[in-house]
Amino acid sequence: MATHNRFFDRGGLDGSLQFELRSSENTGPGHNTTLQFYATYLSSRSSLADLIAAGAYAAVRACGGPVIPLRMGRVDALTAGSSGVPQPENSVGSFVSQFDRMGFSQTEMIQVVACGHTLGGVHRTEFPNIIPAGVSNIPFDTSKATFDNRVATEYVSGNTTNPLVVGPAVAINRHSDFKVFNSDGNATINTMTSPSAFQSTCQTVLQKMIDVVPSTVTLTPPIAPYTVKPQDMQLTLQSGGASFLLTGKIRVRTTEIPGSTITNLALTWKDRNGGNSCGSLSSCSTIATLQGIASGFDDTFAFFPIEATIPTSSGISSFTITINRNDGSSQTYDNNGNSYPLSDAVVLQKTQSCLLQTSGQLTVSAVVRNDVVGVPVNLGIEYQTPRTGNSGNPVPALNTATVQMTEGDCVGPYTFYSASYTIPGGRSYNARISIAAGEHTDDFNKASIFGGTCGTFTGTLACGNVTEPISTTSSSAAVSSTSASVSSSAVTTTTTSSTGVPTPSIRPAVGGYNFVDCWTEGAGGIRALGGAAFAYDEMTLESCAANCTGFELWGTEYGRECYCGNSLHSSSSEAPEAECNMPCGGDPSAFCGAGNRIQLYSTTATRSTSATPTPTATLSIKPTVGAYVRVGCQTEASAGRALSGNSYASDDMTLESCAAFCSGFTYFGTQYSRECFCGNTINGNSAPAPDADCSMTCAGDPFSYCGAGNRLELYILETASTSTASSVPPAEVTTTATATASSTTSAAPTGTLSRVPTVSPYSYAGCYTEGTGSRALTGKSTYDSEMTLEFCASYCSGYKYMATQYSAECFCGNTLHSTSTEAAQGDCSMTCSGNEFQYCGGPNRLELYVQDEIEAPAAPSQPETVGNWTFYQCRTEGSPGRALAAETFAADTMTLESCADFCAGYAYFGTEYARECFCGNSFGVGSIEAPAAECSMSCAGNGSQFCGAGNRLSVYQAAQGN
Ligand code: HEM
Repeated sequence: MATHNRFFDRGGLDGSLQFELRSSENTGPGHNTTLQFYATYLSSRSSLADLIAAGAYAAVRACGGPVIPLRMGRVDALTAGSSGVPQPENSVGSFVSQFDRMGFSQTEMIQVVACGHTLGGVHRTEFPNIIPAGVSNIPFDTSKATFDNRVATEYVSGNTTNPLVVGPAVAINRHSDFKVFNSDGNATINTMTSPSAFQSTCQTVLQKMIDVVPSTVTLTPPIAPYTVKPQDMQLTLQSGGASFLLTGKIRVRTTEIPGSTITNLALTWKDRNGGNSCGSLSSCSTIATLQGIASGFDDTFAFFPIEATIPTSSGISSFTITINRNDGSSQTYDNNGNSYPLSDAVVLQKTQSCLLQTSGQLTVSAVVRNDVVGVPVNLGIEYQTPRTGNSGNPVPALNTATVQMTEGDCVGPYTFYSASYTIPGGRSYNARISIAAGEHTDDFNKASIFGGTCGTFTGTLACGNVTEPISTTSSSAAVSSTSASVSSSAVTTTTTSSTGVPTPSIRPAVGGYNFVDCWTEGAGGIRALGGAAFAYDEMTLESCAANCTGFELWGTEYGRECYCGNSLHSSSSEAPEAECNMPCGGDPSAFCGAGNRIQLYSTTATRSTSATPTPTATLSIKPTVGAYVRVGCQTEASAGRALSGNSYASDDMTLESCAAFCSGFTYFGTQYSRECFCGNTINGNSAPAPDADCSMTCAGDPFSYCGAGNRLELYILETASTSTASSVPPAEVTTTATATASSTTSAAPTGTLSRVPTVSPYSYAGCYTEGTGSRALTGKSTYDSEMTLEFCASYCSGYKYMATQYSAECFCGNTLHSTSTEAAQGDCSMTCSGNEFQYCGGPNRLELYVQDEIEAPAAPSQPETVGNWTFYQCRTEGSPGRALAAETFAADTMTLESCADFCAGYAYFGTEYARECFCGNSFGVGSIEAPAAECSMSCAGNGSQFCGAGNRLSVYQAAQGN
C-alpha cells in the first residue's frame, strides 16, 4: 500500500511485497515470516493481497482493536512494485507528499501512523542508530500488544518513550512519529487521545489502508459469516454403485441463535431432477446433532456433522437446512432462495485416490454419471512450487496442470475415471484438485485429504443407465439438460412441445466470439481446429464456447461436435454459409455446422484486424507478427530486464496479443510461454541465444514459440529493423520509433532521446549539482519509477524550479541553493524511468527547469534582526534532549517572524529544518555552536530567510525586556 501511486493508478495492496523483501525499505525478518505463514493459504481463490488484508484485520482485532470491514477480490502483482515506503529520516514535506501519492490527506497520514504504531516497536538490529546498544527493541507505547490510544496519550502528555519521538532518533532527525504527529501542530493526535475516537478513527483509516487497490480491481462488499454454512460437503459412491455417502458438516453461527437453543438440524435434499424422489428411502432428509463449537473474535459457531446415504437411482441436486429449536420452532435456510447446490454428475472418489506427499505422486479417481460420459473428463491440479533462484521470495508460485482422465469400469449408473500426476515442488499437500466433465465439476478439493494408498472399490452393480425418477413436484420442469437423452427409461418433464420446433438461424455472436462463416474440415483427415474436442448430443453454441474458453477459435460440427483452436489448418477453407445447416442438438434455434462443415466463431478480444482467421497449423517460428519481424531468441539481461518498457503476463499469451500490447514500442518479446515485454531499446547485457533455446510454446497458441525461462522470442518493428534484422542494436544506440504509435491513447513513449527545451511552463536551465549540506531545491520532492519531465512539472506546479534527478526523482523549489552549481551537461545522462527519450539528471545531478513568469524570491539570508530579536548563532541540537525544549510547533508556512511570535516571552527561539520552531530560556546539554553556513535551509514559508537545516537551528535571542 505504501508505494501506491494514485496519479499513475499503480500499486496498492497487491502482494508485490513478496518480490520486494530484498529492498532496504523492507528491513527485518517480520515480512518474510508473515508471508511464509500466508503462503499456505495461497490459492486461485485467495490472493496474497487478500490474505495480507485479512492479516491486518486479524492482528488489529486480536489485540483488542476495532473490526475492520474486510472486502475481498484483490489481485496479486506479478513483479515488484515501485519503491517509496516512508523512511524515518524523510522530511515532513516528503511524508505529506508520499501519503498524498497514496491518496491520504495530512490528517489521515497522522491517523494511520498512530493506528499502526499502537502495536509493536523499533528493533535495534534494523535501526541501530535509533535503539541504543543493549536493548533489542523499544515499543511505541507502554502497551505494545494492545490496540489502544496510549500511543497518542503518552505522546501528548510528554511522557512517551516512543523511539520515533524521543531518544537518539531526534539528533539524527529520524524521529518520524514526532515529525508526523506534530505536522499540524498536534491537532489530529490530540483528537485521538479519546479511547472511542481512537478506535473509530482507526477503523475508518485502516479500512481505507487495506482497500487501496488499482482502479481495475473491484472489491466485494465487506464479508460477514453466514448463519448457516455447509462445509466440505462431499458425495462418495459406495455399495457397488447403488448409493452415495454424503458427508460434511454444517456450521451454524450461534452468535444470534445460541447453540443451547438448537435441538438438531435437518438436511433435506432434492433428487437429481429437483424433485422429491428418494429411491428406497422414506424421506429425503437426515438429522444432524451437535458435534462441537468454536469461536472467532466476534462470533461463536456450532458444528453439525452430516452423514447420509442417498440412492444413486434418485441422486441429489441441492439441499436446504432447517434449524430445529428446543421451543418447537424451526427456521429453514435455503441459500437466499437458491438452495445449496450439490451435483451428482461428477464425484471425486477420495478412498480410491491417493497422494504420496514425499514424492508428490498423485492418483485421482472419480465417477461420472453415465448420461454425462462422452465428453472428455479432465483432472485439474492447482499446486504451489517454491520460487526458483535466489529471489528471496518465500511465497510459492501457483501453477496448474490438466490431465485427461482415463475411462475405467462402469458400476451401476456411473463410470470410473482415473489419472495420475506427479506434483512437483515438494508442496503437494497444499494442492487443490478439480475434476471436470464438460460443464459438470467437483472442484477445489484439498489433495491433503487423500491417504497414501489408493483403496479398491468393492462390489459392483452391472453397468446401467441413470434411472430418472418421475418428478413429483410442479417446480421440477428444470430437468438437467445432460440427463434428458441418455436413459431409455427416462421420463423427462421438458417435452411440452405444443409450440413446435423453432426455426434455426445463424447466431452472429456468442459471448466474446463473433460468427466467421462456414468452414470445411482440413484435408486428409486433419482437423481444422487442432485444440480440444468435445461431442455430446445436447450441443449448444454456448456450451461449446464455454468448453473452448481461452481459445481464439471454436466451431460446432454435425449438430453435436465442438472443436477449439488458436488457428485454422491451412487446408481448411471457407464454404457457403448455407452448408452449415444442422441445428444444434441442444438448441434447435441455432445452427451447429453440418457433416464436414464447421460453424466457426472467432474471439473478438485479440483479433482486431479481421474476423477471418489466418490458416497456419504446425508449430513453427513466426518470421513476422503484424508490423514486427523476428529478431531471434535472446537472453534476458544479467542486470535489469532486456526490454524495460511495459510488460504483462497471461495464460492466453500469443505473439499477436503481445505485439498488440507493445504497439508503439520498437521491440516486443515473449518469455516463458506467458510473459510479454516491450521496449524501445535492448539492454546491452542481453545477448542472442540459439533458436532452440526459445522452445516453449505460447500459453494461448500451441503453434507459436514464446521464448523459455530466461529467453525472449524477440521481434522488432519492421520499419525500425535493419535489412538483415538478425542482430540486435547495442544498448547505447536508441532507435527511432515509427509513426505507428498512437498519438492519442498510447502511454508508450516514443521519439528520440534528446534534451527537452521546454516542459510547459518550465524551460531547461541546465545540469546542476546538488547543494552542499542542503538539497539544491528544498520545496518538495517525490520519487516514481515511471518519472517523466511532464509528471515532475505538474507535481511542481506553482514552484519556480523543478528538477529531475537520478532517473526517478523529482524536486521542486522557489530558490536554488547557493551551493548548487552548473555542471557539464554530459553529467545529466540518465534517462527518465518513465520515458527513455527524456533525460532525468544523474547521480547528484539535477536536470533543472525554471519558469520565468514566477518571480524567484530573493536568495535567502539570515537577517540580523527579526523584530526585537537578534540573530544569535547557528547551533546543533542537544544530545540527548532538544537544544530548546520549552515549546515547539511546525508548519509549512514557517517564517522567522511566526516562530518569533510563537516564542514571545522566551529568551531564545530557533528554527530548524525549514519548518520547525523551538523556544527556550537556555540550551540543552550537547547543543553547541555550528558554522553559520550550516544553517542553510530556506524557511518553508519565506524563501528569502534561512530556517536552520537538519540538526541545525537558526537561533535568535530576545532583546532585554522582550
Ligand atoms: C511515516 C510513516 C511511517 C514510518 C516512517 C514508519 C517507521 C517505522 C519504523 C522505523 C519501524 C520499526 C521497524 C523495525 O524495527 O522492525 C516501524 C514499525 C512498525 N510500523 Fe511503522 N512507520 C510508518 C507508518 C506506519 C503505518 C501507516 C503503519 C500501519 C498502519 C505502521 C505500522 C507499524 C508496525 C505495526 C510496526 C511494528 C513492527 C514490529 O514491532 O515488528 N507504520 N515503523
